[in-house]
Amino acid sequence: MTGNLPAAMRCCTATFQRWAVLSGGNRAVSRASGSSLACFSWKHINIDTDSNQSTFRTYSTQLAYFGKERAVAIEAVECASRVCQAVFKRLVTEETLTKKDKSPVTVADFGAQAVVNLILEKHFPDDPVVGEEDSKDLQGEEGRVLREKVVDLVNTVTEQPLSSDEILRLIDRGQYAGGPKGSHWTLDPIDGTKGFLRGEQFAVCLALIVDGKVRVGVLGCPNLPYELDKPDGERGVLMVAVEGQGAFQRRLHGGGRADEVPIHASKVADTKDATFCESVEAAHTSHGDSANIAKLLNITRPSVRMDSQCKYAAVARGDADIYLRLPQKAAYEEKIWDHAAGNIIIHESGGRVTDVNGKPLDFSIGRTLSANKGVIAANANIFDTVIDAVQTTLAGKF
Ligand SMILES: Nc1ncnc2c1ncn2[C@@H]1O[C@H](COP(=O)(O)OS(=O)(=O)O)[C@@H](OP(=O)(O)O)[C@H]1O
Ligand SMILES: [Mg+2]
Ligand SMILES: [Mg+2]
Ligand SMILES: [Mg+2]
Repeated sequence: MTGNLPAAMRCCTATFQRWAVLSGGNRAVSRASGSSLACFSWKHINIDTDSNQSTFRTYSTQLAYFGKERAVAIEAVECASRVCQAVFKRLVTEETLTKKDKSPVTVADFGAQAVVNLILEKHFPDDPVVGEEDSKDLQGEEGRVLREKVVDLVNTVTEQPLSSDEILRLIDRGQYAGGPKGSHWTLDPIDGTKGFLRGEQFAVCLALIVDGKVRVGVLGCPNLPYELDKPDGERGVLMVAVEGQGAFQRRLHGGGRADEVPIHASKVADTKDATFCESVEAAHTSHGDSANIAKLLNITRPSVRMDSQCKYAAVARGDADIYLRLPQKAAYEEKIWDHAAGNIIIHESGGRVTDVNGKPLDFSIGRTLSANKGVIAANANIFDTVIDAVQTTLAGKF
């Protein structure tokens, strides 16, 4: 859970007033204070960083590794979550649902990507973004109706109105190719689009990748119950993890850093006591293969089907013990934005994640996880047993 960081880096104080030492080329070193962006004053200080991009430095015991990135990512995810929630309230109606009209989620997708990219650009102008969406469907006369809706939506949350060209440019900041060197963000403005439309689980997902590894991950889960055993109680969870610092949950739009509590994957040691979760959509995971794996593992509880990276959130806080994402088609390449934030949150909660062959997910290749097939996440106690059952069931198919 604490990764390979020096001990001094693991003992960050609970207060949020610390030095952020950033790796990755010419990233600046900044000082963050406060608990929401509105009360931050960023002071850029030139510190001679090593040319070796993966070198971390300790300046004091108040050091926070990726402190500014963490705060900005939370701010961006909260803001985008508000945009999505506003769209749901305003545009998702009985009528759109019965007509299977996907336009509300499309408006929210573009709006959320523009808002996150606006905030990232303000604080990290040199960081590229690998985002799911692009502005193609918003261009020209054909895209006019949708474009106007997106522009109206985005301008409800900006300080000053932005032009439609500016908003399209912000959306297209997500076109970066990714790769093994330097820093980039990856964004899924709404993961679980179908869950969003049903009023069920969806997530705003943002992660920072430096030198091919996920270092910071934030999941905004507006419809996730804050406590598992109170499904009809308070909803809205934000999960955050930074490499080597553990994983935390707090209320989405809640009390800030003071509200954070550490989360841990479950300790279930016998798979017969395990609960697993998987996609609702049969096209995204093989429900037949997962039923066979469950039999091999003596799992008798029904699977929990849930959209989006909320499945990672469920395993990270011990609501479920296993997440199975089993390829339906060998040709499908998982996208980095569908897994980056969830991946670090699982690792930092003490769980493990690999593909179906037990290989770590490789975020260094580009926009997709082209070296991997499927995803398996589980608590560390049962992980190897789960992978054995997956391998037996899939019999080398992938
Ligand atoms: N064939 C196939 N196999 C695997 N995954 C696929 C496939 N097709 C699409 N996708 C991606 O699945 C993302 C949603 O995954 P979920 O686990 O939330 O699925 S589901 O919503 O329960 O159906 C979904 O993300 P969003 O588009 O952000 O919702 C897609 O990127
Ligand atoms: Mg997605
Ligand atoms: Mg999406
Ligand atoms: Mg999509």
